[in-house]
Amino acid sequence: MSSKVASSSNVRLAEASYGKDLVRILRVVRDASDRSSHRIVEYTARCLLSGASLTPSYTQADNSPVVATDTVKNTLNYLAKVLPADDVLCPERYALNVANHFLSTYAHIEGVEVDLIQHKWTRIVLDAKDGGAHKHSFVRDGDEKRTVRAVARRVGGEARVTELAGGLKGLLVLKSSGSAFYGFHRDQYTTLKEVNDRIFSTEVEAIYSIALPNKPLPAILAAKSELPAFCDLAASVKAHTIRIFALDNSASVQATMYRMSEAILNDAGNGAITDVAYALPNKHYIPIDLGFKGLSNLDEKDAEVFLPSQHPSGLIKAKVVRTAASKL
Ligand SMILES: O=c1[nH]c(=O)c2[nH]c(=O)[nH]c2[nH]1
Repeated sequence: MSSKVASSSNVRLAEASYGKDLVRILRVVRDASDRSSHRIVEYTARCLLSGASLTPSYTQADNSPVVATDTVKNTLNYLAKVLPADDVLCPERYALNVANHFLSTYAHIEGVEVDLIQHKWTRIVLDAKDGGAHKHSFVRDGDEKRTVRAVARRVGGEARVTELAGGLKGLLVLKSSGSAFYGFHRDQYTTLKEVNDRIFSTEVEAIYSIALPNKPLPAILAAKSELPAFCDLAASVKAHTIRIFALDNSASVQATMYRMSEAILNDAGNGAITDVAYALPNKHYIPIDLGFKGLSNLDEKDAEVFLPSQHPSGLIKAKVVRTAASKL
């Protein structure tokens, strides 16, 4: 098919990928021995495809190689239905299976990027007199989300995972003491006062790279017992993040985030994590001037009423890796 828009020969396609975004999926897994006993997982998924054979769809309006984005969406739903429970309930495993499906089904697809956001559902636990853990009732007990990014490419005829990262986002934390910020650079533009005791609040975003066995993707998925315990890694990253946030006598967001990363990478159970990157907004809480009533609220020792002033916020980012000598 020829395009109605004239094409010019002095440009070329430099990069391209396409697929479906914001695909919403809830999977219910019914226990084989008790069909009323459920586990659930909810994802928002993005799946993008790429490959040199798709170039004519951009440059010559030739749709023949295009696996429709609607087909991509159908496939995400289909795999959520037919994959074994442990491959759907675990976002890393679901993402790797999705990537493997596209590379093994379509010879002309060379790259697959899968990004998942897992929404929080926690089983409702009732009083013992009401039966304790409920079989199929869940609560959204927090805004935090687990994230996964898996990228796989055909390399030398084999499907290889080129990137696998787990993550955590939307975890809101606040400490009302145990955080200072002083000794910073001062010049003619500086108005910030040094402070020994301030509120520290942030919405944690953490992303960590996960090492996989050095094998083609189908072989990785076939040897399930060799896969890292992805859920344990996610739980450990969250636990270290919260623990260091609470315990660290924070000199700055920078120093605290480094200690969080250190704790994660030094944990012997986290050998599969090769790096950790945090992006932490510093959500400022500003003491309010109550001098109009003769009340002291501005000095850090007296400050009790604060304005949650989240715009603008600081934004501190860092990525931490193990030194070569310290590989676990
Ligand atoms: O922990 C902090 N790091 C900074 O770099 C910074 N800058 C600032 O104004 N307040 C803070 N707090």
